[in-house]
Amino acid sequence: MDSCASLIAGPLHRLPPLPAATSRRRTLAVGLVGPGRVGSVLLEQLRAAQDRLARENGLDLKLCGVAASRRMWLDCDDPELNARHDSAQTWRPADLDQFANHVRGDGQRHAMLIDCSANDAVASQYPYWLASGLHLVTPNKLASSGPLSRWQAIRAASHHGGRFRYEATVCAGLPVVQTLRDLLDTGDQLLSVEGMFSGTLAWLCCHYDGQRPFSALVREAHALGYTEPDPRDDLSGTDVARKLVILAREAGWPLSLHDVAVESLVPPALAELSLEACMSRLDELDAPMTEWLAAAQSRHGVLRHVASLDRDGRAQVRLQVLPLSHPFAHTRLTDNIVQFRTQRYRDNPLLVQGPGAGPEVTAAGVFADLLRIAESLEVRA
Ligand SMILES: NC(=O)C1=CN([C@@H]2O[C@H](COP(=O)(O)OP(=O)(O)OC[C@H]3O[C@@H](n4cnc5c(N)ncnc54)[C@H](O)[C@@H]3O)[C@@H](O)[C@H]2O)C=CC1
Ligand SMILES: N[C@@H](CC=O)C(=O)O
Repeated sequence: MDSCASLIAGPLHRLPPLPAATSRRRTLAVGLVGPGRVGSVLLEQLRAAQDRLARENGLDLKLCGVAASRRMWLDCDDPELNARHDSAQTWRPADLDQFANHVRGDGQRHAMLIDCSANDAVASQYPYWLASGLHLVTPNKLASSGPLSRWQAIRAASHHGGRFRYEATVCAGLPVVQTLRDLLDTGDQLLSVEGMFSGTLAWLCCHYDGQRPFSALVREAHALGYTEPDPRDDLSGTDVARKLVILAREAGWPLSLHDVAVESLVPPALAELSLEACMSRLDELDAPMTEWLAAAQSRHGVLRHVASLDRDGRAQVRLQVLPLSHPFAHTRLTDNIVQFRTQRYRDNPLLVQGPGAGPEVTAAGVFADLLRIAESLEVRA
């Protein structure tokens, strides 16, 4: 008894890692597009893990380039190149074709691009990148929820060329796309999905109690890295509609954005402005949101941003007043909830819940996708 107690009393010591099998050593060249909030944290996570992955997983990550919207840095982690420039990282005007070619190298090595932008022109490159054998991971929702024909071209290219993963496009680091994939691949059938898919709106609904204006909270959510680069994508429901489209397509349903009924929180006067002008007039959100809050308080309920999708193609996104007894009423901070109803989980749905926005959790979701692809790569000399 005593010896058991002493065994469990202190902090657990980590088991020694198994040495990486030398026969499993792989090198993966990586180029990052979009070093913004998620992209920069991802670079930090990759750099912090580089030695451990080489030692314990036999994976040599070669971070060989970063492309922003106007500039790109090539070989920024290549000591030889950096040495020629007094350790300064060199940059040149951004050119995505050049960047992709640089990361691909001679085509003999495994190479991956990570798109952490929110840019449609970058998403348009996916079919070509994949067809050329580059692997691709991304939290950018524009490819998977954009024009169906482009999505089909991306899927086709990924069947014959590089591998493509996009887990972080839905609920950031939560295992949502993979969970659905596993259900479908094991023969289950999706009936419907319901939940809260916006980390930003979850956070806003939890914090908005009338003490501070809604617009001030939106600014804070933006500064915390929860919102899209343009917060109107969150407030209009478009970002959540994209996530529904991604899940629907994963299930083989040909949904597009225009099929989703969305109730926007963005007043028409703000919708047409430049991002800068909109941010300076955010207080125009306050009056309508005061009314929403009063409605929730008068019904002793809470505000929640809820979305649903079913196999008949009905898809909707809207703010609602929910009673305190509702399962979605007691979420915290940026919590997302995804409730899958399937043939197997018909009476009691399968739930995925947890933080659904923020650079750290999103970057970790992208990183996990990178590792899944890396695990599946064959060893190359
Ligand atoms: N912030 C979050 O919690 C989550 C974000 N995402 C997605 O992650 C992506 C990145 O989000 P954030 O880092 O928050 O945005 P951000 O605005 O901070 O970063 C985007 C970066 O992409 C760069 N960029 C824009 N156009 C480019 C181009 N043509 N070529 C190269 N770079 C370009 C921008 O300069 C910026 O550095 C977005 O697609 C977003 O939807 C997904 C899940 C959660
Ligand atoms: N802006 C998004 C980020 C994740 O997709 C959200 O708030 O959910």
